[in-house]
Parts: sequence; structure tokens; C-alpha cells
Amino acid sequence: MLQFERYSKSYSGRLVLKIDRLTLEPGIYWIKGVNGSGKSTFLKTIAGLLPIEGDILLNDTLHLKEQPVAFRRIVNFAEAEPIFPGFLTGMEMIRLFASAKGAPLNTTSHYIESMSMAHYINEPLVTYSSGMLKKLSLVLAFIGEPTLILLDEPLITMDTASLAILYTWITEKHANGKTSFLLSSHQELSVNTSITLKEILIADQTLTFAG
Ligand SMILES: Nc1ncnc2c1ncn2[C@@H]1O[C@H](COP(=O)(O)OP(=O)(O)OP(=O)(O)O)[C@@H](O)[C@H]1O
Repeated sequence: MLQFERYSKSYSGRLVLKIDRLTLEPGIYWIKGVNGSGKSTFLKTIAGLLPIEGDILLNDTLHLKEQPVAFRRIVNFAEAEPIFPGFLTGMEMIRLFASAKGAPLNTTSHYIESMSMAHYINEPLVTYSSGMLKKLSLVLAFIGEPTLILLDEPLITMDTASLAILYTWITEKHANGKTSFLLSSHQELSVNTSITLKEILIADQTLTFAG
């Protein structure tokens, strides 16, 4: 599903991540590591938001560097602490993402309703709490038919009921859409027990399979 070739990421010459060669098969991956180990950096580079050395391939064919638009169309990303323009409404963001991902707008109503967001989705984002913004960022990450969804710290600021719904979305999207997930979290993830969670530990600039 995802291949790394001579991949490395540095900030101002300081190496943060290095992967000579790695293939991730389809699945749900839990990315672990202490603060500052590189989890967010790893996800942002796969989302195409930060430049890298080397290359990342999706489904054996799409190269992040050579086909960035096609690549990013099927890789969705929700940031740990999302920042959106305060003057837009939640619904305007959803319309924008649905258009960019080529998804019919009516496929998004399931997400809005199941997270109980309908009563504020047409309000400007400046009025949203951090949990409301987090839910919106998660809805945006589930729009379309992505091959891969990257969720950075998806559990933070979410109430217990919303977490249960998020786990349902992950389970459904993985089962129905064959979508793979990379989830970074300091907290225990409790996805459906029928799903094998593959653990990856980031430490000393290196990824190792754990668990
Ligand atoms: N924009 C940046 N410029 C320079 N260094 C950065 C930048 N962003 C991150 N770093 C550094 O890269 C390393 C990895 O940071 P990253 O945010 O990816 O870690 P993380 O594992 O997500 O941390 P946390 O668990 O605290 O969220 C850290 O040493 C950090 O200081």
C-alpha cells in the first residue's frame, strides 16, 4: 500500500526520520513514540505537507513527488490541532473538501449527523470549541474514497461518546472502503477487536514494528 524509498526528513540539516526501504501493507497502524520522536512529522510528510528526501509510493504506482495532486487526492489527513479560517462555516469547509476530493456532498451528511454536528455546522468556525474543530477535521479526513487516512492524535479533545463514533467510522471505512489508517496517539486505541492493530514505534529517527 505505502512504500518508502531512501526516505529522510531533516529540519535545517537536523535529521528527524530516516527509512532506507519500507513497505506498509494495507491495515490500521498505530504510530507510537515519545514527544518529539517524529510522529507528526512522519504523517505530514506522507500527506505531502513537508518536503522530504527520497520518495513515497502509493499502491505501487503513485509517486508523491511525481504525481503530487493524484497522490494527495487519495491520502486524507487530520492534524493534531487543526487550524481553520474563522470566517468560514463548517459546511463551507466540507463543501470545499468534497469538491477537492471529488465526493458527492450527500455522502458527508452521515458524518455530520452521527457526530451531532448539524446544529452548529453552518456557524462560523471562530465560534467553535477545540472539540468541535477536532470533530470537523475528522469529518474532513473521512470525505471521499481515500486509500489512506492519516489521523494525528485523533483522541485529544474528543468526548467519550464522540470517540466511540470515531472508532465506528474507522471500522466501517476500513471494512467497506478498504481504507488504511495511520493513527498517532499517546493514548490506548480501542478499535473493534476484530481488527488487528499494527504498532509502529518511532525512536532514534527510525521506525520499528512493535507489539
Ligand atoms: N518546523 C520545525 N522546525 C524545526 N524542527 C521541528 C519542526 N517541527 C518539528 N521539529 C522537530 O522535529 C522533531 C519531531 O517533531 P514532531 O512534532 O514530529 O514530534 P512528535 O512525535 O509528533 O511529538 P509530540 O508527541 O510531542 O506531538 C522534534 O525534535 C521537533 O523539535
